[in-house]
Amino acid sequence: MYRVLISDKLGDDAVRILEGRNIEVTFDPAIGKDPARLMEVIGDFDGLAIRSATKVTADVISKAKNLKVVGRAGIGVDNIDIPAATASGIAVMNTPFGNSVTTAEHAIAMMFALARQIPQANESTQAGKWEKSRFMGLELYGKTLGLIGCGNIGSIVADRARGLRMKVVAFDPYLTPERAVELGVESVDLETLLKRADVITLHTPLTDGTRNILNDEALAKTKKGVRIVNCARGGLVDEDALYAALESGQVGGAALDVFATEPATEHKLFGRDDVVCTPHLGASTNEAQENVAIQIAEQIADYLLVGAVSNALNMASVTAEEAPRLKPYISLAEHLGTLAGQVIKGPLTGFEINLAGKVCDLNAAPMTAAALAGVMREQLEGVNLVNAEAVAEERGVKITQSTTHSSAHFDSTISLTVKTAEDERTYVGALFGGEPRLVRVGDIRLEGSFSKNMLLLRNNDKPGFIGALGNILSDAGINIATFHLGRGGADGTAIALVATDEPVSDEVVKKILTLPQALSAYALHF
Ligand SMILES: NC(=O)c1ccc[n+]([C@@H]2O[C@H](COP(=O)([O-])OP(=O)(O)OC[C@H]3O[C@@H](n4cnc5c(N)ncnc54)[C@H](O)[C@@H]3O)[C@@H](O)[C@H]2O)c1
Ligand SMILES: O=C(O)[C@H](O)COP(=O)(O)O
Repeated sequence: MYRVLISDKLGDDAVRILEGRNIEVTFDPAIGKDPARLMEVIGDFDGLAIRSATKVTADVISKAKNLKVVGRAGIGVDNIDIPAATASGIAVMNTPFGNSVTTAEHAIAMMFALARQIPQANESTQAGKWEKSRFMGLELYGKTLGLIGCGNIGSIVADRARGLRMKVVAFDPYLTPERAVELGVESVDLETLLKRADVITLHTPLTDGTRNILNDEALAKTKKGVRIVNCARGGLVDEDALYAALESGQVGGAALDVFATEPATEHKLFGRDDVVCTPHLGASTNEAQENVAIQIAEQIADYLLVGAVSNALNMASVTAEEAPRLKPYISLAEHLGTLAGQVIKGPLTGFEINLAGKVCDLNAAPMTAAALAGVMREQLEGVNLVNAEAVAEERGVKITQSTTHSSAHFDSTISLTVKTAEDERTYVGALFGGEPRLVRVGDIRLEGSFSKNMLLLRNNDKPGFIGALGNILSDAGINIATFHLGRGGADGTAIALVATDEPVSDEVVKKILTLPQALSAYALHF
């Protein structure tokens, strides 16, 4: 039974869905706030469901020996060390749309709060002061809103702002002209946005490219008195620079839902009349929390139970519908890779995978990843479907994928060619009754299933080899389970694929290689 830890406050639906799918759940939001405790317990879990409080650091991942998936019930994944997760073969998923409307609404609410000083006016009124002349606001109608980041949330903010009859200018390097027209926003560079915006709102992830995007220099280029709204991530706005700009009046006010360090319980920006703060509430509505809890629970369960992958940051998607159809082909690809990995000597330099026949209609990425993982696992520990391509790329392996829509003798085949500095080998496999079969080695056709212990032999196609091989195995107390032969190699060689009940030792392999017909012999395990 799989075990999932929910270490942040998540909607009850998450527990209901996971338990309903026969997954054992530990729901303890205190763990997310206690890194030492998280490190202590994480080794017991196959899945981890989090929000922003849990920090999934490289240290946590190093202790997560059974962890297969981290599911972020929300959007931002800057609290997860994705390279470390990938290196450990852990899938990382989020729910990219579940809280976007809610967060966009919070940004609009913060813009109004700032424009009309609602929190300050509320406090003063409830204190019995009736300070009507103190709170002179800013009308948003006709003003220019500058969006930094125009993805899911930015687009919704743009739509709502246009409803308020604001002009919207957006800076987003990935915003296409067509999309800008569709959204009714003017796509501009950052300088132009800073110069023209009356209100700036940020909606980008926190990355090396966006960190401190509003720094001293940028703030100096804004319209005097500009209002700034940040409902994306602390760290996008340099907080010291913002403080100085508020002091000087360059910035007229700031509404912040997020902070460089969270929880932010003390801050130099607190207690100011020109600053409105909320404690990272962007996604905090019942609707958004229900959405993200349901989505992440289903994604985690689908991944663990069916192999379906949705919204993963570090691997290709596989739908729940295609997962059962893909599974046997993934297994075939992995078997071919495992075979190739045990035969090649020296580091892998090139990897080619060809899908032929009906298998072409399926998602190729997981098969490529499985075959690559199979090959590299024989040389490197811990390579799996999640990290195989990253590991291969890191090592400069040239990966080539191709498809051929017809397959000569089979419904579908997967062909794998692996290259090293010295060697190039091709193995072709097909499914038979849903089980992987090896159907070609180089240019020699055969038909053999994979089993735990095997021998792959190449020999000159001359009499006496099979008998002598049988004698060597029998002398070593090894029982032959199945024996598949292929012949007709251009060089007059033949192939034998032998399944044995016992593993074949190096010593026995050496003896086989003393036979005059023997050209190569590999003891394989699957
Ligand atoms: N306050 C909250 O509770 C809350 C809730 C949800 C999301 N968020 C934050 O909001 C962010 C945005 O969410 P989203 O769903 O819109 O993400 P998204 O990926 O749909 O959009 C992000 C946009 O930022 C753009 N971008 C990337 N680098 C940029 C750069 N250097 N300059 C300008 N634009 C750049 C991207 O092209 C993309 O269009 C998330 O990353 C998350 O950190 C916060
Ligand atoms: O990125 C997100 O989805 C938001 O920052 C929400 O974070 P939370 O789930 O901790 O509220």
